[in-house]
Amino acid sequence: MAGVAGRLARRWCRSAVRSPLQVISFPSLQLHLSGTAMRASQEDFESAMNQVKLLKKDPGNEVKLRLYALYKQATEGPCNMPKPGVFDFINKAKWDAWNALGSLPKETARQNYVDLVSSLTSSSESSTQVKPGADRGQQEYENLVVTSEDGITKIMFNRPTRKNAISTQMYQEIMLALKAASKDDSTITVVTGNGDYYCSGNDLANFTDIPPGGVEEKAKQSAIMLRDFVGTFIDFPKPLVAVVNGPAVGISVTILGLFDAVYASDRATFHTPFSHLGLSPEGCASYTFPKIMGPAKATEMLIFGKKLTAGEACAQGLVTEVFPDSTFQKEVWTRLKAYSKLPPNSMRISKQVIRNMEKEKLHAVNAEESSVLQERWLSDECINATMNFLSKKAKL
Ligand SMILES: CCCCCCCCCCC/C=C/C(=O)SCCNC(=O)CCNC(=O)[C@H](O)C(C)(C)COP(=O)(O)OP(=O)(O)OC[C@H]1O[C@@H](n2cnc3c(N)ncnc32)[C@H](O)[C@@H]1OP(=O)(O)O
Repeated sequence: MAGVAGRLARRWCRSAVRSPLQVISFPSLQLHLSGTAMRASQEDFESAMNQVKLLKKDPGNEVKLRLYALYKQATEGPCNMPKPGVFDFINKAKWDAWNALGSLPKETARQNYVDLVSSLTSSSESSTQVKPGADRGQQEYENLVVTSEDGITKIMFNRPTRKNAISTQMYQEIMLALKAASKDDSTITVVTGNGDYYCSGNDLANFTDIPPGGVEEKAKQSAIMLRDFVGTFIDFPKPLVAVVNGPAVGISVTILGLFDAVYASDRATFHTPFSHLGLSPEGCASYTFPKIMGPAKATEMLIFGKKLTAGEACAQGLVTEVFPDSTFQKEVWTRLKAYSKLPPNSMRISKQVIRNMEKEKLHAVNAEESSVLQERWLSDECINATMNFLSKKAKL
């Protein structure tokens, strides 16, 4: 076993050295470490528990449940309580929140607890311990442009020269931008892309950024990052709309099943070539796609990698409406501005009612898909497909 792992690690290292896209990016590594790999100490954790008591503003039930769940996971591990009865509302909600964390490691739960408290204290200005980036201004994202106007926060992928491929740093930035949007005073959040593409999915150069712990450690960290990333979409509390301005690939397609509306230009296409890449679905698509379009159509996309036109995606329920590219921006933004004037609490609550039926299931699917992918990333099928792309031998 060690021999196989060593061989794979050596192959990854060789490909990293050869690759024209090799990125050993220190800023991205730092961000990654501060987000997931760097562990909060017991002291950080205890200090965070004290800061919670000093919060000036009630963070609301959703956040309190998340804090409860992370605290239990960090101190006791996976949920070990019998499921309360359906009429025991409060304990059932607490149990659901804890149970949804699945087998999240204790250290990660501790880190997430500390991060969550840090974001709460920085937003209520009750602490000087502001986490770098947690309260970042609009211009500070390297790979996103985030603007807020007319009650709409727009998060725009901004790596047009790489077709808006999502680098490790960009995953972190998207999570931060969504967390900020969930707390700002906008009523609707929109995700879109800059340039001719909506997004070309995971940046395949992410595979070359191997940390000292080796490829297995990288796969483990990436699975945690992926689960957190998708979890942010599952938990997003406001109406979330995708404005798909051009072709969409991979994870940018799968997470569409977690949006509340998807508007597409007739230039957009929808492509999840997981088998071609030796991968398997993520973003809860293994659950949402069969539900949205029926199992047979989902199989064509998720297993056979069939690329859909915008019209086909609309006919199958993945897209809400398609617009001619020439009038796309004008028509969509006019409509969104009208929607943004609807009562925000009502929209939030309606979303909560719809989403809460599914949340537990979605988190469980997300955990399972991420753990399957952790293995897939180490497979020969995936390694060969990625190396072929990076060495310019293959494209989709
Ligand atoms: C050890 C474990 C590590 C795991 C880390 C993973 C972390 C989470 C993973 C979550 C799971 C996600 C899965 C997916 O999203 S699968 C889909 C992945 N995407 C692709 O395979 C797309 C690859 N790109 C292409 O096939 C083509 O570029 C494309 C069809 C999109 C466009 O072709 P076109 O000819 O129009 O344009 P170019 O190819 O010339 O593109 C311009 C430049 O942009 C670069 N590019 C584009 N897409 C990507 C990408 N996804 N990753 C990296 N780079 C990309 C392309 O190489 C060009 O670069 P150059 O100008 O330098 O040639």
